[in-house]
Amino acid sequence: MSDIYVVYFSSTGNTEEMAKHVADGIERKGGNPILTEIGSADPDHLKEASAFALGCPACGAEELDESMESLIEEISGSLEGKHVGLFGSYGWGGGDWMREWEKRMAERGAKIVGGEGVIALESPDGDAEKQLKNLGEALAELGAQA
Ligand SMILES: Cc1cc2nc3c(=O)[nH]c(=O)nc-3n(C[C@H](O)[C@H](O)[C@H](O)COP(=O)(O)O)c2cc1C
Repeated sequence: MSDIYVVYFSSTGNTEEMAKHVADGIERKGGNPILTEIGSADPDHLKEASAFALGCPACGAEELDESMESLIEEISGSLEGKHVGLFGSYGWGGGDWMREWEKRMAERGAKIVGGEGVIALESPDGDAEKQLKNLGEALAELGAQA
């Protein structure tokens, strides 16, 4: 059973809820989700993994939280060829922070699972929940192939 890390930052719980749906999807395909709040994440685990997910809401002005920025900086040299799922909640923008995040990860060689990050307006609705579970399933399958 492959361990799949789901590392997230969430200040009011919406992205955390999203992370739990990703974890459900991983379990559905027989993977072992390791749901980790970013403060407890070990970058070395991500450097060694072939597939993992990162979650962060839109913060600042269409920005990632500093904690996610630091984590990305730490692992940026090891993203080539990795399957990375991205997700996060937002409040009023059109998802610009996610489009920028996808671009930056792809520039470092990461393959964005599903082609783009999953976003949810505040708390994830049924549609977002489905997309997040699908993301988890895809990660479990990709992680098992490694
Ligand atoms: C300080 C701050 C800055 C924010 N900046 C943005 C933003 O630039 N664009 C946006 O769409 N939402 C923004 N939001 C809204 C959050 O992304 C939204 O409430 C989200 O659901 C929070 O997710 P969380 O519960 O996982 O922390 C901001 C919220 C706060 C508190």
